Amino acid sequence: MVTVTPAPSIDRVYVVDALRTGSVNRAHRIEVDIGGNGVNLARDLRAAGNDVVAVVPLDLESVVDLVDDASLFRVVPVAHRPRVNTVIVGSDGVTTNVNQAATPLTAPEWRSLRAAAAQEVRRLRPDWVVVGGTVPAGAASLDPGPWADLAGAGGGRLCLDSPGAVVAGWIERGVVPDLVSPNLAELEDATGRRIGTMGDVLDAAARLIDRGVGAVLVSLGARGAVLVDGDDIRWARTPPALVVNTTGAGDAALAGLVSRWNGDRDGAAAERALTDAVRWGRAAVSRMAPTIAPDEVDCVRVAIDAPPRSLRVD
Ligand SMILES: Nc1ncnc2c1ncn2[C@@H]1O[C@H](COP(=O)(O)OP(=O)(O)O)[C@@H](O)[C@H]1O
Ligand SMILES: O=P(O)(O)OC[C@H]1O[C@](O)(COP(=O)(O)O)[C@@H](O)[C@@H]1O
Repeated sequence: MVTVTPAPSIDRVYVVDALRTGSVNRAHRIEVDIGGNGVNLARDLRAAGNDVVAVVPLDLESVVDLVDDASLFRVVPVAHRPRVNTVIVGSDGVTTNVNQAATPLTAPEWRSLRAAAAQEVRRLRPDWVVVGGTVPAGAASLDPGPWADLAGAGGGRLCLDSPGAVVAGWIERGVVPDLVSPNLAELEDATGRRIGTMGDVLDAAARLIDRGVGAVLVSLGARGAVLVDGDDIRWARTPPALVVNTTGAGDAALAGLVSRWNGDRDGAAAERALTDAVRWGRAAVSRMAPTIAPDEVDCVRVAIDAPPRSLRVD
């Protein structure tokens, strides 16, 4: 697997009793790590024994203390320091995120990122190339064209795990991913539709499929996840977890899916992969660190059903 994270972050997690807005909050624990969707995804995949590299534009010097496994990263040097994303976690698991805007990459930095990613794709020939997270503003980043054929060059598929506006922008410009993995807010942003019920989820996902997207994994928090793969629709649920920190849960769910499924129209494989997706997502919310340890993924019962359209999901 190859992941590309155009705007990696330093994630600073503050653990408080309960977040009180407009007042002084005291953190009794602080965790700092390198974050960003493709980075978390790569860590989860590596921990589960997959061959994976995370391609990141990074000023390595400013994060050197945080890199515990340098072999996970293919670093493209850039001049700016990484953004800092703040995560505030209450003892009830309620998680609040404040994500810093990403610094634009220069045109040469974008070219270097694309070239490094292409090199890793030729080396690993991965089933999936996942572009993850925010894409920084700026003229060079508005053009997804150079990313269109990246995965195909290695015989694999392209997954875009980014905010809804980025997904909509890429599709608008003709770069249609084989897989997208929005949560509800991202699905609303990607389609411009307000989502209240499972029926709205299915209609929004169908809209993306109609525009050429191969498959849509919609994560629904404690309600599990729906995988729409062409005409096949599956909804998977686990028993609810005791939530510690939800940051990285979506990344874990996607990692579970792509580690077991190469995107082929194979219902049994898709179902096994979706089962892993909800187990990995559940494991992620159950721990403080944003990435999972595979031995913490419980073989909990997973129910797979046709999703009821009337179920409220908001
Ligand atoms: N409270 C929970 N109990 C069990 N599983 C959960 C819970 N919250 C999230 N998950 C799992 O993690 C996945 C991703 O979580 P979600 O919050 O939807 O993603 P995101 O981090 O992208 O917003 C879900 O699809 C689900 O499988
Ligand atoms: O690129 P964005 O959209 O600002 O999100 C970045 C943040 O998302 C994360 O990758 C977590 O993502 P999820 O909670 O959606 O799985 C953090 O590590 C990071 O701070």
